[in-house]
Amino acid sequence: MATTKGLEGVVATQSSISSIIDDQLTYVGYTIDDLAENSSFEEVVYLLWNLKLPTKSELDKFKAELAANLELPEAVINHLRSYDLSTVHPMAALRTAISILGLYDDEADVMEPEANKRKAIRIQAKIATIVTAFARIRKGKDPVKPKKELGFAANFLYMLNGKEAEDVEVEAINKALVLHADHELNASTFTARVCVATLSDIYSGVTAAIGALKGPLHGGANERVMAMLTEIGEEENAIPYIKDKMANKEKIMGMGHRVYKNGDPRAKHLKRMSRELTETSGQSKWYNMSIKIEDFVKEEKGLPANVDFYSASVYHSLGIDHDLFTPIFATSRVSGWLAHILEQYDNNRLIRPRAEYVGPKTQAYTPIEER
Ligand SMILES: CC(=O)SCCNC(=O)CCNC(=O)[C@H](O)C(C)(C)COP(=O)(O)OP(=O)(O)OC[C@H]1O[C@@H](n2cnc3c(N)ncnc32)[C@H](O)[C@@H]1OP(=O)(O)O
Ligand SMILES: O=C([O-])CC(=O)C(=O)O
Repeated sequence: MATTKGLEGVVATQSSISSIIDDQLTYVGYTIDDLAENSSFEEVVYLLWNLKLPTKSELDKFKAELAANLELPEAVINHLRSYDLSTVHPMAALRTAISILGLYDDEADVMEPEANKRKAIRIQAKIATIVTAFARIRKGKDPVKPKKELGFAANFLYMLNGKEAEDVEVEAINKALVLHADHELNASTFTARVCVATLSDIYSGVTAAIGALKGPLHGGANERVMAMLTEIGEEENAIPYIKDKMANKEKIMGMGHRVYKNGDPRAKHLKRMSRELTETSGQSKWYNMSIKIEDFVKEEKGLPANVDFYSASVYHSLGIDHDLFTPIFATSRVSGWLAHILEQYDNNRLIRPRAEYVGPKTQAYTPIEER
């Protein structure tokens, strides 16, 4: 049996949701560049779930449905209040809270396609409220009730900060959400598909996916990029710091990608946003430091910046806590997970690959007292 470490290059499913061909990312055939420049996040979620762009009235209805589902059951908020807030990482809180949310959904185990679509809307909406409610509760503040008239990105910032955000901030978060929404068969999406291919429920699929996204080799990298930049501190320390890391064979967070070898098409958008937002907030050093690192790692190792690299300085310049970076990724990527979960249910077969056994050959069993 031939094996491929990390399943590199293995085509494990067919999908109509997103594609990466020649370093170009498309959602249902629309380029990420067009979507990032023109779309609202809600429009992209509709596209991923329905495989077509919405008309104006379809989008208005969909936005209203999402807005109407933002509020959390009181029991879930009480659970968030019960964690040890000094130690719990928001991704762990989110993973647990989504699982708990399933306990309060009467349709959690109803497998009909229409019920699954209703659950998808509820999960997509409520994930934003879980992330922002947790962020406030741990600072001793009360969660903020969403405003139905605000769009998804604006509501996210409103629920996080307790006041309506400036247009430029809403546009930045909207664009970041669009850019992170789906990415073919990345590790968390694959996890979601494997989970629901057993015909387990949608909440289990999303909970499993959050667990996979949390890791530093995947979505957890964005928080670690900011930790690295903070440790570097000043622009002139950037290259010596990176040289040191490389000499110790340590990974540079936010660099490299399993599929993109010439550049991640999302990174240029985040790079531009990072330049603009760090400049207007008087924090250009984070951008300047980032470009130095990107150029150096590209030159020395041929590795491009990935989506997590510049998103770090973007979120930082918006004043967002560093450990909320990955939960924001999850707030967007849940749209992709849900699209893939619905697609998996629609044409399901159990996902069960094989392992090549490389352990000891058949051994004679020795009774415990003789070992
Ligand atoms: C949303 C996302 O998930 S995007 C990815 C986010 N993750 C990160 O930014 C973490 C840093 N990057 C990495 O760890 C990797 O590039 C991954 C996990 C993204 C891809 O991993 P793989 O495809 O398995 O590549 P792999 O780890 O085998 O790397 C190939 C070679 O490049 C090196 N390399 C890859 N990424 C990096 C990096 N960030 N820093 C230094 N060296 C690296 C490896 O050490 C390896 O070198 P070698 O052949 O001399 O041993
Ligand atoms: O596709 C991957 O392996 C990782 C990634 O960039 C993503 O999930 O957005």
